Amino acid sequence: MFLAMTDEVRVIIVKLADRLHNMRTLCHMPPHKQSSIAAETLQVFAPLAKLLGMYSIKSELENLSFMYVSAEDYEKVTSRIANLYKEHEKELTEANRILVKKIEDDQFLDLVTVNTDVRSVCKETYSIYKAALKSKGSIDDYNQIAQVCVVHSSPSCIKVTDCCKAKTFCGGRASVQSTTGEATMKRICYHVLGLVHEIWKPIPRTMKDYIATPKPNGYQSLHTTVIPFLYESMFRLEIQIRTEEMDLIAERGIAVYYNGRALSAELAENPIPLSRKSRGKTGCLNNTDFALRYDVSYDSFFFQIGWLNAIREWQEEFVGNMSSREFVDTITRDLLGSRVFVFTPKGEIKNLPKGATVVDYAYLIHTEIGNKMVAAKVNGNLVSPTHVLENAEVVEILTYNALSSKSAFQRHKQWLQHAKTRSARHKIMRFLREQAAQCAAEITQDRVNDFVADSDSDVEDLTEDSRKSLQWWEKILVNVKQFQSQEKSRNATPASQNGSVWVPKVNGKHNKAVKNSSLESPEFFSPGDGIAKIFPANIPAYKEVLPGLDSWRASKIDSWHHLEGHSIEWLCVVSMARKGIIAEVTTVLAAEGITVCSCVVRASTAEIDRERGLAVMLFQIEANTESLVSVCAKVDLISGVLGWSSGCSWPRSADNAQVLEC
Ligand SMILES: Nc1nc2c(ncn2[C@@H]2O[C@H](COP(=O)(O)OP(=O)(O)O)[C@@H](OP(=O)(O)OP(=O)(O)O)[C@H]2O)c(=O)[nH]1
Repeated sequence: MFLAMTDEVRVIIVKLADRLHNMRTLCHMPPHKQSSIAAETLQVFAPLAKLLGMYSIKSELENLSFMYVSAEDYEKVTSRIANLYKEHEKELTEANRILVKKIEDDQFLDLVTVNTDVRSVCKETYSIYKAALKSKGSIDDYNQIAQVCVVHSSPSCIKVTDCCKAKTFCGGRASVQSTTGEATMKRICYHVLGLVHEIWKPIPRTMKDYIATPKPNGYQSLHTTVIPFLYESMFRLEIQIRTEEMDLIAERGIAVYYNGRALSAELAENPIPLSRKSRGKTGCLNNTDFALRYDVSYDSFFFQIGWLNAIREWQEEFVGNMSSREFVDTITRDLLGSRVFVFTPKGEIKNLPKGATVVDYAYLIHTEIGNKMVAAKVNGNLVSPTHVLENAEVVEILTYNALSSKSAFQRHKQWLQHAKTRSARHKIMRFLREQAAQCAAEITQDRVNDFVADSDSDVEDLTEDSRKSLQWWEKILVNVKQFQSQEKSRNATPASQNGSVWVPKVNGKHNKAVKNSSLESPEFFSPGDGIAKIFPANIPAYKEVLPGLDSWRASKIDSWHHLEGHSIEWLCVVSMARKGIIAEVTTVLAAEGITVCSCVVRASTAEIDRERGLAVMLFQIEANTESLVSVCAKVDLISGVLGWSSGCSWPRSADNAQVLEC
């Protein structure tokens, strides 16, 4: 059913109608069937109707299912509602009268000649039961059962049914007319809200504006909750204000857009081209085509398309990889469970299952965004990728193209446990598998140790420590030389002596600069500016946003040489410029027992990189190989760190004034 509905939404409307009929006649089934069908209805069909905005069907399905699934609770709730209604009937009628009078007396409403219908309704049985469960109190303590719905219509405004027809057949012209009407009608809603608040004070934080921010199912309305007779009783009243058009959508949801007869007649005349995913079926309606072709500009329709596309994407990615059970679980939990709504930086609304983190969000936006994510901002502040999303947060994902596979692997391995949606976890798992394969060719700690163990260089004039690090770096250099000459002679994929393919990497990344620079080039070993580049940190984006990084680093190292007069080990970390990041990096260094002798920080802020703001931390350190390797792996995992490089340099006074960088 889920797969079919991405090609044709009307499948689901028919299915829901069919289920509603089954539920209405469920009393004819044996008791064991009654409870299993009712449970399935509560788990799948009612949430689906809610998702599609078909609230009248959703409420009836829920109430009927509730009756079969939990007859005792159903009895309790209905009798509590009856008692409360008796108790508060007079207050409800009086509140209704006061509101109607206020609306009738209002000059502005009189001027715009709107018809206003004020109706009191009782909240749905199952909704009250859920609310009581959520508040963890007993149903006997629950007393918010009444809603007042203020719906206004303008005789001059095109009604929604006409409007849909007009849009279906006439396209743009009708749409322009209705949009003008819609804007005025929306303003009237806000005006009525003002009137309500003039009479009664709203309870703080109960005001909701689903007109400015419609629900994903297209629901639009203004909500406020008040206590009309505060000094006499604590009777709470929820007031909903909307236009007639919004009211129709509130009741029927997506079904409003599917005028069966109109559509099939239109389809027969002008068959819509099949969608890419329709797999050879004929007569399928592609939702996007529909929206574009008929200029259906309703926000809700696009919302619906959003999640239909999500199912479609899952279908493409996961059918075949997931068992049917997993697929159904994914849909029922990720799609039909409680949701949070967040904004993209461009103001688009995205909705995710409650409890979702920024990792889930990144993968929802696009798989590549998730794979390249290095940090995230919520409401403009950098947050940890484990941040759990809250309603109305603005979420921005910061990506970085030049992450090493090793670094990406480590980050995503950590993030896996913070991805709450099955779809994000699935994508991360796949990414990890790819990265693990690529990581296999990187310089590992063992390789570095091998170089040290095999070292036979003899440097007399250096201290013991300096000699060790010099040996270490020289070994890497020798290895690179070998690689370079092998590459030269072969001009093909390099191989190590034992025949296995080995491509040196910088920060776990294949380094184009190694390929392009020649070891014999004159500047390579000449002291020059005191720099001999072996592995330039070839991360182009640094160069774009942090121009002169190399010379800045060289000059800092040079100044340390002036002070110290001996070889220097350094670690350079490039990161997003965020509060607290230096503390986090130095904590990691301290935890590994690495001594920081000096530290300089350079931040690129507004003038260089208005969007992101980068920081570079250069540490003069004292570290042994093991702890340096370990610290680099940990630094990689710090939120906002984009990469690191480390090296050893010895002063100009030594014959070969050099910096070796890895
Ligand atoms: N037609 C329609 N009405 C909506 C929709 N969302 C909310 N409502 C109405 O608004 C009421 C309050 O919803 P909210 O203001 O979002 O408050 P909440 O956080 O308590 O859910 C709902 O009552 P409730 O008792 O919470 O109902 P329910 O959400 O349990 O069904 C329901 O009557 C929607 O998408 N379509």
